[in-house]
Amino acid sequence: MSSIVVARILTPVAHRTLRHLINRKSISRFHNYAKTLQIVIPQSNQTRLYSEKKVFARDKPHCNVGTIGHVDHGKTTLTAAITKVLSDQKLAKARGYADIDNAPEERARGITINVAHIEYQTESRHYGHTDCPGHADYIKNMITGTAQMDGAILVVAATDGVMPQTREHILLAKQIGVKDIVVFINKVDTADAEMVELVEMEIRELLTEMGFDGDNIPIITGSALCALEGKQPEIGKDAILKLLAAVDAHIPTPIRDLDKPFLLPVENTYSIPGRGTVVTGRVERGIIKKGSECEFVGFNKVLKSTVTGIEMFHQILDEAQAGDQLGALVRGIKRDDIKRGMVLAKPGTVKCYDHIETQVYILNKEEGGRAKPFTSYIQLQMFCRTWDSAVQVLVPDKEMVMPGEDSRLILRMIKPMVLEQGQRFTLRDGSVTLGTGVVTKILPKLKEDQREELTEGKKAREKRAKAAATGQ
Ligand SMILES: Nc1nc2c(ncn2[C@@H]2O[C@H](COP(=O)(O)OP(=O)(O)OP(=O)(O)O)[C@@H](O)[C@H]2O)c(=O)[nH]1
Ligand SMILES: [Mg+2]
Repeated sequence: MSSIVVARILTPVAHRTLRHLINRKSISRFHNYAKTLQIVIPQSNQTRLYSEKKVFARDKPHCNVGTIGHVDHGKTTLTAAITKVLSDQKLAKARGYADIDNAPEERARGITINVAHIEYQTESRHYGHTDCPGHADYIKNMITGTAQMDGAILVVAATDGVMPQTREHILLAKQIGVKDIVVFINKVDTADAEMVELVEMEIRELLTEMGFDGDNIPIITGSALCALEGKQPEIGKDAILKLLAAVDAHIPTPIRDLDKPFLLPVENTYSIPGRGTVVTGRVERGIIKKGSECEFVGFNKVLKSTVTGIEMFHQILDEAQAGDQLGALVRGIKRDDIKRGMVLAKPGTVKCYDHIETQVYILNKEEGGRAKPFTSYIQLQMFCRTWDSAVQVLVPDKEMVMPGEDSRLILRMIKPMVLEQGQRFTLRDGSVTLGTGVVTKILPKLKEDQREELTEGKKAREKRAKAAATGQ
């Protein structure tokens, strides 16, 4: 009473799935002869055979968005409400508030992506959504989180209006290259119409001041809580649908760098028992195919490997493309060999550098930057892709750099990292964001004495300068 199904090569994913199916008695056994997989299914179960993981269907354009805005203005509630409203149309799986908010950053389920990323669809597009925490301490997460957005949903509570982090998040979004914003004025269930109108004016003004098209950016008013709780549809569900329509229309589907050699900045690494090492991150460019040879580059290391499996939103893929947030299973590499901050790239396409020329905008105090100017040899922290590293700054053209100024800076890195011309980064000094810049030129590798100077610090440098001055 059994029939034989012939499939293709037995991959580790298929192997695990088949074992699982044997345990469930959905199939009786399987064989792998000469790269051909035969599955024996009891007749009674033939209609029940299914793959444990659905194959990801790329039938709509994909777009990455996320919620930004001040603490407690309702970003997480709105995220939950969007999934609730769309789940009623079978376009999303409803995610509860606690499910989104308590998602531990480092929890791995199978080979999958960071669980803070949420998936949903509208009629026209497929979305990946990042819910950014509004608290000031999370600026670092905000920097990496927003970097993954093609457009942002700015949430402002009608009860509070524009607050410090509303400003800060818009500014950061602008600096890291998020061009399109749609605004949701939330909590209109507890604010009167006049107040909502004032808040709208305030937001348009602020967006214009920050260099966005404040007059034309769509602003939707509503209540995420009402939508989540299924109350007052005119400010609840209907407002969410209006917001999604605005997101569909106003945030363009990005043009991806599909033709370039693939590159994925590593966000997290996991060791999955029985499977191997999995790295997660967003594909920055190119197409990664299952079976592709790859290299991990960063921290002055290059490690060769092969991508043996790809997953996105708990579904398996044969290939992933720029913009996809995925988990990749890699062969022959231990978890401890790879670190967040390395990049997974096509062999021979990227290199580590320790000496670059950059153009940086230094924020002034009102923009959340530093109050005082700085001079050469200041040590700062550079944040780029998923890594950060200490750098020594040289100011080549002037004595000092004033807050609010644009300046050419030479950066010497403590650790050589993957860098490219045109790459954007952020400079921070302790807890203050100093500014954002772009790499304009790769400079020759640091010489031995320059490297010594970099690690020796200020005292040694002063001693050397003194010695040189006295001719000793
Ligand atoms: N009255 C009312 N309350 C709301 C609405 N949306 C959210 N809230 C409440 O506002 C509070 C904060 O909401 P969250 O969604 O956690 O806010 P958040 O922006 O994610 O906050 P952080 O992640 O801490 O920055 C919660 O108590 C929500 O229930 C709304 O439309 N109306
Ligand atoms: Mg939240």
